[in-house]
Amino acid sequence: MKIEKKDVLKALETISVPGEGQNMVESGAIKNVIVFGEEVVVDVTINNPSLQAKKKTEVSILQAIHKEVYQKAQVKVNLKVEAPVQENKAPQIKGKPIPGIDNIIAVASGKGGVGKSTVTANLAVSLAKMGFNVGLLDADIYGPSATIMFDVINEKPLSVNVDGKSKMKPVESYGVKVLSIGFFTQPDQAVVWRGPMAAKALNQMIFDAAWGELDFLLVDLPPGTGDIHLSIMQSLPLTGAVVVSTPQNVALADARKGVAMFQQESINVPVLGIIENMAYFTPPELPENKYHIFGKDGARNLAEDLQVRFLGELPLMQTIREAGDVGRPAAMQEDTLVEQAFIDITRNVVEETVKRNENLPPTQAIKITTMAGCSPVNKQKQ
Ligand SMILES: Nc1ncnc2c1ncn2[C@@H]1O[C@H](COP(=O)(O)OP(=O)(O)OP(=O)(O)O)[C@@H](O)[C@H]1O
Repeated sequence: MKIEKKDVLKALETISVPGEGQNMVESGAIKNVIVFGEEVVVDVTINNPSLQAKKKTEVSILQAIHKEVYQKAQVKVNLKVEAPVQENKAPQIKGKPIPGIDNIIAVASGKGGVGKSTVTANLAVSLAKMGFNVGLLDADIYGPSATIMFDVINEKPLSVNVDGKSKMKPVESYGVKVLSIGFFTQPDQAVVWRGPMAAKALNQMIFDAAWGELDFLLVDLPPGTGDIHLSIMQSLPLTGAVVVSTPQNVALADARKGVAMFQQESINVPVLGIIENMAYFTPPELPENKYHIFGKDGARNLAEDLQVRFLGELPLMQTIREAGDVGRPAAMQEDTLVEQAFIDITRNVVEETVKRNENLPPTQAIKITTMAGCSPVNKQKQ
């Protein structure tokens, strides 16, 4: 039996190093494969120095080759352990890149009801008004609301044919392409999703959708920091995350957990910043007064404490709530304080995204900063 190197590599693509998401070939763990007749030599380097990880890696390589290639192959595994270099800790975009989508930004909150979906919808509309191609994926499996906020509750995504494959076409509203888990559930139906089910449904909405060319895809995550988040985030190539909180202590404690979730080693998604929602209330008849109903500057202080950018604050306003309810996001307004507040926050999000994308080609960095009305950033490392 003549063993082909390509078949060995294919077999090794079915397994991963313990503790790592990507397969061994994709992650670069496999350094070399040499085949002599029925003999196969595999050079593999792993980061985990534990005996268990070494053993497991070796056994899974043997099993994969015996099962997928040739049962009697004589396999020799040369295993090396190399501690990860510190520089490699910088967040990297994980998961398969999605052709045509430049930036995927997750919007999260620790606590429910702090206005995460409202902020996501308005960020999307502001970005679209600035001229960006924008998509919004409502992944809030507990309470999807994008269909209401974009007034598309009675619509359904159509199926379109893209390169011979049937894909889901997002529903477009106010210049934003929207897909929501809400399109697939009845309004009065309670949906109980387990982590893997939710991740599968969301993966379909991302990878099997005809998003076209997008500068930004915003993902409205469910509130909290549970298993569902882990499975969603580990499979998506996220550019960064934005955390929304009110200034209230109970919300801040959860927002802190939200930031920690993104920063934990297995996720390692850069936090672009924190947005403070419901920062204060100003009655229309007393425009000079600010009432800090949920506390003052809580999210601003949290951002400082966690050394992430404070992206801006939004007042508690009846028009923001009404706009959400009638399905015309408040950022659609022209020349109002609300519109300006969303523009300022959106610009900061764009600026942080460009900073984060250190590898973005300079021309593209300039294009996206100028579209957002920001100054072109210097792409050289300061
Ligand atoms: N700045 C604001 N001013 C007034 N009302 C707001 C503001 N932000 C959000 N709201 C209202 O607060 C309620 C909760 O907002 P939203 O649904 O966006 O929160 P959420 O964090 O996404 O909630 P969950 O994820 O738990 O479903 C909505 O009725 C929304 O219209």
